[in-house]
Amino acid sequence: MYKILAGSHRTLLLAAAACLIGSFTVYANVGLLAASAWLISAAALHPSVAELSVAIVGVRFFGLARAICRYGERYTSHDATFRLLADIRVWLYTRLEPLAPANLPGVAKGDLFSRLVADVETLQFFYLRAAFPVAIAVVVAVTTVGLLAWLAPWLAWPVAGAFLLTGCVLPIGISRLGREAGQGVVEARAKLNGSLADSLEGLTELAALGRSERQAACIAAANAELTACQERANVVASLSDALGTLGMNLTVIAVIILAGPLVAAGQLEGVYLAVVALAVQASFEAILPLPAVAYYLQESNAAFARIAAITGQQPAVNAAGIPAVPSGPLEFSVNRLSFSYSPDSPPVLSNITFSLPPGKRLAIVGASGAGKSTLAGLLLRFWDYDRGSLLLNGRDIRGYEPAAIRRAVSVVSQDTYLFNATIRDNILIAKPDAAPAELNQAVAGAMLTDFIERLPRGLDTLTGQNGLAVSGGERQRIALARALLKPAPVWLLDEPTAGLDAQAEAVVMSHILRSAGTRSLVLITHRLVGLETMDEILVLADGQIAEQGAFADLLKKKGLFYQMWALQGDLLNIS
Ligand SMILES: Nc1ncnc2c1ncn2[C@@H]1O[C@H](COP(=O)(O)OP(=O)(O)OP(=O)(O)O)[C@@H](O)[C@H]1O
Repeated sequence: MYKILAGSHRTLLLAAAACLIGSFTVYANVGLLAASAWLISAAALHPSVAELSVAIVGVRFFGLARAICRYGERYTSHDATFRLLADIRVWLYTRLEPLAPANLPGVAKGDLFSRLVADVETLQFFYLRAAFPVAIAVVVAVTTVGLLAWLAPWLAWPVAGAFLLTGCVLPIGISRLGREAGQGVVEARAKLNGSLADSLEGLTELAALGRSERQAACIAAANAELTACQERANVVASLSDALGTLGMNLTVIAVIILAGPLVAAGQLEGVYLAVVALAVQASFEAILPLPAVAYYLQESNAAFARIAAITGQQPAVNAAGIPAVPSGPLEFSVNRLSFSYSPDSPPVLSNITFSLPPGKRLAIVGASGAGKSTLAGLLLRFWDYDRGSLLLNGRDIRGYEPAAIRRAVSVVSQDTYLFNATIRDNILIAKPDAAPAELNQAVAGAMLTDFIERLPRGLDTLTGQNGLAVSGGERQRIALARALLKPAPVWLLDEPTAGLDAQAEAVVMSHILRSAGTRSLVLITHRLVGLETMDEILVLADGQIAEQGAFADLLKKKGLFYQMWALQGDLLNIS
């Protein structure tokens, strides 16, 4: 994390350039005020215009140089910062990916967005309002005091003391005062973002349940909390500004008081009194941002801690392993497999044994909560099993990189996500270079052809955020088309016909079975439709295999599967 915060060589070079140009900006200000002070003081003595011309040129030069340097400093410092933020966002996403889905259920989606967007954004204060100002202040303070020690030693120590007081002691005080405010702003902002994201996601449910007003009140409360924190933070920021300016003005007064006797004694020319006072005042331009640095450090620290809390997590599965599964047919062998989601919870699966050689069609059925999707998650290495064995082509599945396994398996999950893109793009995610004929075949296989032909924009119709612009059944069929398109030797379909009417379900199922060809198929389903053609059916109950066998054998047994089948038949007849 610290490495990514430091940035690449290019951003470090940009940052160094920003600090250098920032220091030149302050020097240009010192030069401008010193030359102006000399010009005004000297002009009061009515010298010839020729005597003033050098100072006039100096004023012009420093005025222009200051404007150009300020622009350059702002440009390079923001460029370096935004490049760093972009790197941090990409890095954060790559750290998040291996955590899904096992590590993320405990983190609300809105909170995750807040960490990815608002917290990363807050880190810009670390660079723009803390790191760069401190670096510029150090460069300017050291060179100014060094120059004074050479030119006017009587001034060096008082100015160094003033710099230390305003640039170090005051920020420490402000940091104590602003600690809670900085953290409070970050936390309150995350809370507000979380409840806004939650409300937007659940807009329909809130309206249907008549809870919109209550949710609006929650958002208003989170907003009020953020405003209160920001007000406290503003008080601290204003106080730090005021005290910084006070420190600067007191230093200028002290310089005039110290220089007065020197002028009276003839050791310092009168015209230089204003020059010295204004030059010291101008050099404070580098010191004045320092009191606020402490506050911004606290805010960015809080954001940093929230990001580190996520990125510091160990993925549930070790991502190391062979980066590719063998091309060609795959075989899963599961033997006495047991798994629980956490060490202190009871096993969700116990003693599961089955095999999935190439081309086998396996159905997994069972009541809700029996452990069907968990078993699918273990085959995809979302989690690692506890006991027993799970082999892929004879090798422990834990020896493969999780991404390699997922590339080899085509999945329809229960909670399919559709991106806010066209139907075409949502399907082509599975195989971006698919030929139009392949795409049409997948569309037909998922029984989407009629639906798409009725749409004025056909495949180019937008599905909306998470498929909100299509029905639940259509969304599931788009997901199925996506899975059918993916060139993978294993199909793992978790409720692929959810949301379809009985007739459509029968057609889609028969197409799936036909087009599976030589691929292995794992079909997880509640609806016992089309199971006659499956090679084996696992009937799960409370995480264990209650029955296992072919459709006809299970019916003959008149056990749990027969009861489920009979009950479903009765229900279908009634309906
Ligand atoms: N991420 C998780 N953390 C802890 N427990 C979980 C998690 N996911 C599922 N469970 C629990 O594991 C058990 C099995 O869940 P699973 O989703 O595998 O059942 P299922 O048979 O697929 O159910 P359904 O048919 O309703 O989808 C349930 O008791 C569930 O509450």
